[in-house]
Amino acid sequence: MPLLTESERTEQLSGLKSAGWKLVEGRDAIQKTFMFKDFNEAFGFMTRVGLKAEKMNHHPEWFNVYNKVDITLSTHDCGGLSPNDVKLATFIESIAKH
Ligand SMILES: C[C@H](O)[C@H](O)[C@H]1CNC2=NC(N)=NC(=O)C2=N1
Repeated sequence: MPLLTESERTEQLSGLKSAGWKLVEGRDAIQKTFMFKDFNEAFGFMTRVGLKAEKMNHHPEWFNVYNKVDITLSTHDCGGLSPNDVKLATFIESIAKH
C-alpha cells in the first residue's frame, strides 16, 4: 500500500479534517476521539470497526476507557498515511453517531 500523494492528501483528508480528524504531530497519522453514552455504545462501535478492520486487513491503533474511544490511523507497512487509512476513517465516520 503506497503513501498518499500530496494531491490525495489535499483532496481526501479535507473532509476528514472537517469531521474532526487531526494530523498527529511527529508522525504521518490521523487521530480522532469518539465519545459515547456509555461503555455498551462504545464497545458496539468498536465491534463494528473491528469487523471492518479484519475484512480490510487494516487495523486501528486505539485506546478505550469506558465511553471514550481514541483512534489513530496509519499504515505500518508504508510508515504513514495510505488510501486504507482514508477508507477506514470514512467507514468509521459513516457508523459513528454524531
Ligand atoms: C501482515 C498483515 O498483512 C499486516 O500486518 C497488516 C495488518 N494490519 C495493518 N494495519 C495497519 N494499520 N497497517 C498495516 O500496515 C497493517 N498491515
